[in-house]
Formats: sequence, C-alpha cells, structure tokens
Amino acid sequence: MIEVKDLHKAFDGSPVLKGISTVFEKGKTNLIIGQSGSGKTVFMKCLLGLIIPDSGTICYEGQIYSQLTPEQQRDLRQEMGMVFQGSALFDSMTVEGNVMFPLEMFARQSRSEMQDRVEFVLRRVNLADAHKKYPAEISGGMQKRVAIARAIVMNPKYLFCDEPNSGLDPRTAILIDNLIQEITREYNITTVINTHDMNSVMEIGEKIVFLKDGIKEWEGTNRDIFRTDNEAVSNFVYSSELFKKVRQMYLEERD
Ligand SMILES: Nc1ncnc2c1ncn2[C@@H]1O[C@H](COP(=O)(O)OP(=O)(O)OP(=O)(O)O)[C@@H](O)[C@H]1O
Repeated sequence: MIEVKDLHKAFDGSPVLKGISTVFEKGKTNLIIGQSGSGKTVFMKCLLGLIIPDSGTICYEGQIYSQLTPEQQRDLRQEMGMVFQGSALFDSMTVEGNVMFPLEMFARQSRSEMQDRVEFVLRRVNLADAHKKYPAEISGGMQKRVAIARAIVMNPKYLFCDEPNSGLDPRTAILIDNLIQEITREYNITTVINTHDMNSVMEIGEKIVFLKDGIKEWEGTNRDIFRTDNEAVSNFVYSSELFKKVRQMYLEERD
C-alpha cells in the first residue's frame, strides 16, 4: 500500500502538484487519469522517487520515503517495477536478455537461479517460445509482455505502468490490461497505472484518481464513475459519444 499525504511540487515557482492525498491499495490496479498537463507523470515520478516533492509525504507500507537513509531508499526502489510507455526494450538484446537485465544489475543470485526466474516470468506472460527473439521480431503486444516480464522479474511490491496501452489495438490493449490485473492480484502488488485509455478505466479501474490542474478532483472505482455527478470527471471520461451512450444505458438499466 502507498499512502500519499498533501503532496506539493512546483517547478520554477509554478505549482504542478497542489496538495494531493490518496491511497493506492495492495493487490489492486490503481489508475491515475486526467488531461494532458494535469500532473500525472510528475505524480508518478514522485512515487518512483525520481522527483523529490517540495512537501508532503509518500509512505510505502508504513515507511515514509523522505525519512529513509539513501541505502534504504535504494532498497525500496529495487522493490519497484516499471513498465514504460512504448515498452523501452533494448533493441540489441534478445527477449531473454531484456528480462535478465535487472537481475544482472541488482540480484545476488547464481546464473542458473536467474535463468530459472527469467523462464518463469516469460512463461507467466505467455512468451515461453520467444526467448531468443529480438524486440524488432515480435509484435507490439508481445513487446509489452516482455516489458511486463522485465518489470516483475525482481518480484516487486510496487508496479508502475506509464500508458501501458499506448500504440496497441483495442483488443491487445485489453489483454495487456487483464494481464497486469492478474499479476497484480496473483502477487499482491500495489500497481499504479497512468492512463488516457477509457477502456482501461472501465475494465481495470479498481481505484481511480482523477487529477485536474494538479489537484485530486475525484477518486473512486469504475462503478462509481458511472454514477458520479462530478462534472469535470464526466466531461473527461464521457467526452466520446460512445461512452456517453454506454453510461446512459447503464443508468437506465439501474432505474
Ligand atoms: N522537469 C520539469 N520542469 C518544469 N516543468 C515540468 C517538469 N516536468 C513537468 N513539468 C510541467 O508540469 C506540468 C504537468 O506535467 P505532466 O507531464 O505531469 O503532465 P501529464 O498529466 O503527465 O501530461 P501527459 O498526459 O501529456 O503526459 C506540465 O505543465 C509540465 O510542463
């Protein structure tokens, strides 16, 4: 679980995060949504320890990040997995090499233990047959699976995903969402996903934090989002005619 309290961050005197408080729960897919420029990336970078907030606290399983020693902060960061936008694989390494990379950098394990772990996570994301392939030889959806395998290979407590669906067709996007949700539940990970994708909101939005101009404008679940009368959320989520109709049908069914 990650607890955020009154988080502030400004750049050159311009506030970007203006007092955000929320909780990201363990074993759940927590989504951060909001318009471009609302502060989602800065918020996620604060959660990753890549940006130091001006004030406020981020507490990981009871440990307040800013109160840890540099060694403890480093250890905590090793408990974080990250799926970057666009997968960010190393083109010159095979699938296996990409997944092995964090283990080679940080794990203190024998070669055969690392090999076993890589085998295991590649099987988990249904890529058992792609070990020796290079990123350019596999589809965008498979590349995302490799990125997920690499993010979980160190057995993280926290998983951060930045726009994990960008560039994927809707069907593959849902498969990737479902995979992230399954893994989150299976390994009881606190997963935080930055997304623009309304399908993800509906499909895996177990907890949604909606940012507007650096403020937490609304939070709730994908079920709550159908019922909310918060205008900013409705305008953002139901900006497409299709989603407006889906919402109308849902509300009519309930009446
Ligand atoms: N390192 C930085 N220095 C100065 N300003 C920054 C920095 N990083 C972000 N900002 C500013 O903070 C604001 C929020 O940016 P952020 O990238 O968090 O938005 P976002 O919600 O993630 O947008 P998008 O959905 O387009 O990725 C923007 O106005 C941006 O210019």
